[in-house]
Amino acid sequence: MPVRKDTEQLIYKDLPVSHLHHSISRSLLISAKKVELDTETPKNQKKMAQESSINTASRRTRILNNHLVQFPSKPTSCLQSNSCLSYSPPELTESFDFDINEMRKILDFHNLEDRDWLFGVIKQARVFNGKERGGRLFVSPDYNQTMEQQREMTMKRIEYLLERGAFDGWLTKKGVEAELKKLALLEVIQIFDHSLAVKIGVHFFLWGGAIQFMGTKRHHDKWLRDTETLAIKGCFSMTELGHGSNVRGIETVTTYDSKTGEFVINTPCESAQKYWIGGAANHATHTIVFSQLNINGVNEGVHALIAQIRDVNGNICPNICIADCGHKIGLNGVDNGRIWFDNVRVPRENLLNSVADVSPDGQYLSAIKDQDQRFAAFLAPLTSGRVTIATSAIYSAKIGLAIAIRYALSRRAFSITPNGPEVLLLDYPSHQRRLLPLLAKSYAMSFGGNYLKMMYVNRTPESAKTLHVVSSAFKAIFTWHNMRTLQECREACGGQGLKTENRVGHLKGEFDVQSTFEGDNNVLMQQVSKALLSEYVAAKKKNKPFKGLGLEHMNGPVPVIQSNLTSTTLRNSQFQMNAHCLRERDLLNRFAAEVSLYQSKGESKERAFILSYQLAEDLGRAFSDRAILQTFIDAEANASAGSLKMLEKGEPYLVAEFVGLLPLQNVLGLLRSMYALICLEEDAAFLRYGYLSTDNAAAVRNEVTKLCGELRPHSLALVSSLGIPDAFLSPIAFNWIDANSWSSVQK
Ligand SMILES: Cc1cc2nc3c(=O)[nH]c(=O)nc-3n(C[C@H](O)[C@H](O)[C@H](O)COP(=O)(O)OP(=O)(O)OC[C@H]3O[C@@H](n4cnc5c(N)ncnc54)[C@H](O)[C@@H]3O)c2cc1C
Repeated sequence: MPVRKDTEQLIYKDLPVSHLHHSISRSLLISAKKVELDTETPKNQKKMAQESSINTASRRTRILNNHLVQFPSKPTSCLQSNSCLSYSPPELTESFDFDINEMRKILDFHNLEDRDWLFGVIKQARVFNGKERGGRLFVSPDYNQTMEQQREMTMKRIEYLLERGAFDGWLTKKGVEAELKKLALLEVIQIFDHSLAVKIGVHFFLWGGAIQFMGTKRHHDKWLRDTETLAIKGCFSMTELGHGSNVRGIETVTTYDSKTGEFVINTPCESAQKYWIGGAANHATHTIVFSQLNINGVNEGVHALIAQIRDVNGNICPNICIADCGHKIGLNGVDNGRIWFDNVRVPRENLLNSVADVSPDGQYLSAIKDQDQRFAAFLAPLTSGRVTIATSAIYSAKIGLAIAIRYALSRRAFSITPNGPEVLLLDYPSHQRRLLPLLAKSYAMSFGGNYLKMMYVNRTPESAKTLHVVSSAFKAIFTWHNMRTLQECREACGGQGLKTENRVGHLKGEFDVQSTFEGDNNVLMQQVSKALLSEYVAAKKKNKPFKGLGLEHMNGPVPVIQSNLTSTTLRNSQFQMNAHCLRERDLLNRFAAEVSLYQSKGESKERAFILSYQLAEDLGRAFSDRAILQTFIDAEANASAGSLKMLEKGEPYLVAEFVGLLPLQNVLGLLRSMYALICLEEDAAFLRYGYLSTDNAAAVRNEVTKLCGELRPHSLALVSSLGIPDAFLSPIAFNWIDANSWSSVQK
């Protein structure tokens, strides 16, 4: 039976009445589905899916009326009469035509049990309700808390999770499994609260990651265990007031005193103060300091050292000044601070020396002679940051979409017939057009995120370049997508979207920072285009085929787009890939030509890049869209292969068709087409450079509208597959009338 069996049922127990309604509806759904499956042959179902959305609405109203008879009557209230609106759970009327548990597996991809365990741990902290340690810690955020209270709450939550073993092995266990588990648990934490995830991310991924990647055995032995147990609390001091994206320009200076065997760290001017350092304002005891390393009067470039900034009692160490960054538009559970170093002395061993070292007598030693390569090696810890930010952005978009779509499936506005029922928001084609392409994109980016994570955990020196480019591109594209999605979802929820308790609006403030931290999106996209260009130049120079970064498609013939695109062609994955490859290929050629033209006019290479920024931006997006589409096609193929394997193993009862469900590939195919076509529709480059004729562009637009109508019947199932337990959504996702009732005010 296609009902959701995950952590939901566990969490229902402690949900408010409005949520319980929802859980009851799920059991009713079973009988509702039985009736539907008995009376509707697959042929009929297909026909119904093709009905216009307004017809679908009236069909649903019919079903709704049938089932209202069976639905347990709502608590009566003196404020209610028969003519009043009543909440109807979307589960009563919406179809679950595919197996949502299987879909969730494809989306979440790894460590599902670990995820559910942590959802349960957080849920448990809610149940105790103040009676035990943990108390109301994980009750959804108290929005009236001051910044200081939010920070303390974040720290207590970390301690609570630590006690329950959530961080076991995060820094002391190695290998793919350990890394995937860590990534999965961080995603769960972020679904609950972004501040909590960022504070944990800074400690484990930035501070801990810097020690792991930039340090050597002496650092690992000394710091990793204490970091994992939070005996010490780390932060990561890279950004300065004067330099953020341009890390190479930082002004903090470190010199070496061979008489004492110590490094001396100094903030020479105000613009060199460390700025935005997560954890520095209140809790961090240690930091990684990035500074220019000046040895014997020679600047060896940016290096990183460990410095203690607070003692065990939380007092700020001598020669260190710390100030607060103050209240922010979001993320106030993270204590961002500023740090000044006044000739702070640290032992020579505190230099993170995987790339370069200084001997006791003060000689600079490095196997990497090239400063550029050395610098690149120093930025390695930021890769994990980009990976986690990219994937967490998609979970945030999923929360927004699950809430907005559930709301749109229970909220009605205006009737289109005299005395007729008001129309469900999601039955308005315009509402579908606002939300469903974003849902398809979120699915696509989930597959992209899974691909990125697998590349990250299986990284090798050979894959480092691709990892850098893909993580930069996906981090930028996913975080922009998240902000756009949240804004659309906020508006789609009308006034309710403004209520902080409904999460969507609040998430905007919490996640906004993602577009600029750990690599500003615009700067990252420039790096992507530069990397593509250098690949292009190298291949042309050597007269060799393209190899790497997915540019192999450039070796084949130029794809041709038919002059008259039919619906069948538009939904064909080969056509979709061809269109994406054509754009990327052409933009790369144009970008290379423009840079070269500027250079021929006497501009430097750097300035030629800067002047060609428009093509660089278009190219970065084209690369990302194409790479994401490829991961979608692969995920679809894996879903088919999974079904085939089951059949081969003689387990037809596990294959969707055999239990009256749609194979996942059918729904994935619709989503993939929506993703591919919306990318074509949204990028003016397709018309600007003539990859699509105006007629073909109109055909794309029509197809997007058709796809909206076809995805509409699956919308509840699609958001129920997103791996976000109901308890992590918000009141408007459920019985928003009860949640706002007079009796709820009195409680
Ligand atoms: C909440 C929060 C937490 C943070 N936590 C940490 C932390 O723990 N540790 C840490 O070290 N840092 C941290 N940061 C800093 C963060 O990484 C920087 O803000 C980020 O790197 C951007 O730097 P910036 O703010 O100086 O912006 P800038 O680099 O000054 O950029 C400003 C604008 O200029 C544009 N721009 C910059 N360069 C170019 C260019 N070459 N071409 C075109 N446009 C350009 C950018 O796109 C951007 O829009 C945090 C920041 C915030 C807000």
